[in-house]
Amino acid sequence: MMSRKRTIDAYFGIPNPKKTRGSDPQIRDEKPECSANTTITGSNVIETVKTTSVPSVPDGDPTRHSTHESYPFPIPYLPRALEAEIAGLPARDARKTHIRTPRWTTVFGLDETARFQANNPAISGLKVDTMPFKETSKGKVVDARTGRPVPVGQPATNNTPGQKGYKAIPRPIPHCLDVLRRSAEAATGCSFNFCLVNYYASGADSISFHSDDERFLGSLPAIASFSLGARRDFLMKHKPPKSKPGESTSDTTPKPPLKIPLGSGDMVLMRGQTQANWLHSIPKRSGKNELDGGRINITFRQALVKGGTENYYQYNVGNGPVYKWNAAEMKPWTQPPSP
Ligand SMILES: O=C(O)CCC(=O)C(=O)O
Ligand SMILES: [Fe+2]
Repeated sequence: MMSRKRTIDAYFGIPNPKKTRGSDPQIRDEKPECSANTTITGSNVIETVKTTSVPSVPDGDPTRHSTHESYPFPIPYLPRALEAEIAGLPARDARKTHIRTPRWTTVFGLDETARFQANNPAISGLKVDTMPFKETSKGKVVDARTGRPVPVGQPATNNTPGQKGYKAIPRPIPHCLDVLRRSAEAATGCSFNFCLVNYYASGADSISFHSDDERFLGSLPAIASFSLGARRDFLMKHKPPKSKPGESTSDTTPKPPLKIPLGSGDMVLMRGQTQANWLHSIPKRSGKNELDGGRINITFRQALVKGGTENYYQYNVGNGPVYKWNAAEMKPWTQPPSP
């Protein structure tokens, strides 16, 4: 059994009654009028602004300059019920597959070529608890252009000519995350159709240096990344410059990574050339910080083609066992039978 300090509940549970407004930027019991259908605007920001400008790179090439922004987002004002729903998302345990960078992952959404059938009572307004996790969404995914049904959950060889389907079983973004998606779109002016969720149960969980530069996101992807729970460092370092044939790169001393501590409610927007030129990571925390508690990371992205949907479901859901947060720890979870 995990100690209370290690759990998400320690962050989303009863706040310390001694704290008063203004004394702590993360007080969670004070919410303005805000319901699931309210558009959350940036006016309720209570965290301090942290804008980090990315310095020019050593070679001075302006095309290698990239943009990311880190600024507060009013997650602290998300209704508590929605936080609980987000914390209760079924997730795949990525520990077994990413031993060096363990964390829990899950994903929702569909690329631009298709959409979930509108006004389908079976999928609209789904609560996370009734969300089909592995069950097929057959008949519920349609081509974005023609509106014709797109097959899901079957090998590509079974597709009829001219009707390219999915091996994956895409799932609509649950309501609680869709509220956040829409407010992220309003705040950034970007469009998002995918939501990836990472859960770092403690400081021992991490994600290693990588860039989200998959071709299915297009050449200049925008990624809005939200933090809930424990404060963790977000590190960014420049990709090594590509050397031209016969040229040595040994004289370029790597700079230390940029460190952006992300607290609960912060949003980082990465865009422009960021994925092309920079790597990012959440390193493990050691010593006393290892037990700082759980952190949920939610990223919104826009996948342009079917390959994005296949890739995201394969790597973030896969076919392994499914776990769900239950009071104090992740427990194996099975899909409730359909009514
Ligand atoms: O947890 C984070 O802040 C980063 C997650 C991330 O980089 C990813 O999911 O690609
Ligand atoms: Fe990433």
